[in-house]
Amino acid sequence: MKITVVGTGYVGLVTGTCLAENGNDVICVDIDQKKVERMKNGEIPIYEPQLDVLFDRNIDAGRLSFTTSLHEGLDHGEIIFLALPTPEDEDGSADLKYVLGVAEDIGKYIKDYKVIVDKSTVPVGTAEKVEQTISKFCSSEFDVVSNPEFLREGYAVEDFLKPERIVIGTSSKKAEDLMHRLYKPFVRSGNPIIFMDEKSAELTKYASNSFLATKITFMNEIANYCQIVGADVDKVRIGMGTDSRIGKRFLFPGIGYGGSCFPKDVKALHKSGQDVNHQFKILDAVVQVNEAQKTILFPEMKNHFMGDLKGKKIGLWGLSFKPETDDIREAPSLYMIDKLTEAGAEVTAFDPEAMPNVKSQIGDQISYCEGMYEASKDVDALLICTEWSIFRTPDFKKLKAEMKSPVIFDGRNLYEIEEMTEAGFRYSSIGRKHV
Ligand SMILES: NC(=O)C1=CN([C@@H]2O[C@H](COP(=O)(O)OP(=O)(O)OC[C@H]3O[C@@H](n4cnc5c(N)ncnc54)[C@H](O)[C@@H]3O)[C@@H](O)[C@H]2O)C=CC1
Ligand SMILES: O=C(O)[C@H]1O[C@H](OP(=O)(O)OP(=O)(O)OC[C@H]2O[C@@H](n3ccc(=O)[nH]c3=O)[C@H](O)[C@@H]2O)[C@H](O)[C@@H](O)[C@@H]1O
Repeated sequence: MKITVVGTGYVGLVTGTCLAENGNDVICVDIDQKKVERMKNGEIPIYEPQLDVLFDRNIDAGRLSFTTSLHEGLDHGEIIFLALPTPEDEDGSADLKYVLGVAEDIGKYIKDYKVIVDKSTVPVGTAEKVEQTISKFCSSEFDVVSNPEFLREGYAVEDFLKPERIVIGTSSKKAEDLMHRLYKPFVRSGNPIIFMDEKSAELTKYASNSFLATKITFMNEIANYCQIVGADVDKVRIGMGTDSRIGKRFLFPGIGYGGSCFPKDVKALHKSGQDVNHQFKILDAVVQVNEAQKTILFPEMKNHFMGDLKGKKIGLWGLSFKPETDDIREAPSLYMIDKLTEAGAEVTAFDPEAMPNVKSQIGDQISYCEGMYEASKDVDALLICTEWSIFRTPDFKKLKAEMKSPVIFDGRNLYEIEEMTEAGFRYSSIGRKHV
């Protein structure tokens, strides 16, 4: 099938590449000229495991191409995916200017039947708004479909090629048939394509992200309570997670959720509720608890240094908001960096993928190291913000010998407490009993 993807960020690039991998003829449109030039030269603009291989293969096969021209894109595809940003507006709502701006251009340009597919995360009622916007300018036949994306960064290719479910919101039989034809090959495993109305599809996405953010936040509160009463959150997590009604996943406590979506989506759903006089009290609490969680280790670090971090050298392992991505949007590491440097500490950091992004955002506020041991050399304490695999099994002897003092603050509960005590570290983590 002929497909156009407008917006070549994370979601657009994965969508375009994976649809091409499945034999479709895909054009990706982006207004960022530099990015399009890079992609035309075969350079992939994001780090995402496996995506580079598919990206190269499909460009070489002539199934995946790039342009800055929306008109070229609209001429090409019978299905037009919108994978545009929906950032947080000042009042917490999702800013729809990109989606509705492109809808207006589509309305002015299309001449024959197109299915416009909203893949961005958008509030309930957006499909209707997109339809009205296009209709204002257009006399040609078209349908608008809501098709929220559930991929996780770091596992995006697997999530797209073998989805647990695909949600399609549409009231048009013609669009439903086309979407079914497009996605059928991706659900060979027997997982469902779930058809519903547009509003329910839009809400399914916000409800899913907000539920997951709530699940994590609940565990963070349990962890903080464990710390006070001397229970061990890891034991509690396993005890809870083995109940299949609760499930093992997304119960890991830490220094808060981050990323490009949970923070903004929770706030957007909360605001959408407020707009119709429905108070999502639970989401209000989730936002507040998560904000506090991002810096929960700071007071402990300060205490350790008797209230004075000035001149202390702190090693930092992990900058991305989670492992297997170079994405630093709303990363807890950035909140900790601000706190530490404000208090006069010097931070030496290492991350396998995210350092260029951090450098372009905060410059020389911290020092960047070639490897993990360089970042922990001669430091007064080590802070762990992201659970990259390479941080899970360090050479503790080497680490201890090279640090100025063997003190670790672990925001991701990577190590066994007994092992750390035996190895001679003063070790602090989230919601576990420390001896
Ligand atoms: N990042 C993720 O893991 C996921 C994101 N989403 C949702 O998908 C949507 C897109 O997210 P990302 O891909 O992360 O965004 P992004 O910010 O990484 O990329 C958006 C792209 O759109 C381009 N763009 C902006 N205006 C344009 C225009 N008028 N014409 C053409 N291109 C334009 C930008 O240059 C950029 O390349 C958001 O609504 C997000 O909430 C949903 C699931 C997962
Ligand atoms: O809408 C989106 O953008 C996507 O948001 C999340 O995906 P993502 O942000 O890539 O990352 P997750 O793996 O969900 O992690 C989000 C945050 O929660 C944290 N987390 C996750 C799980 C956990 O048990 N504990 C925990 O603190 C992670 O460290 C990370 O900061 C959802 O998992 C995807 O389904 C969704 O499509």
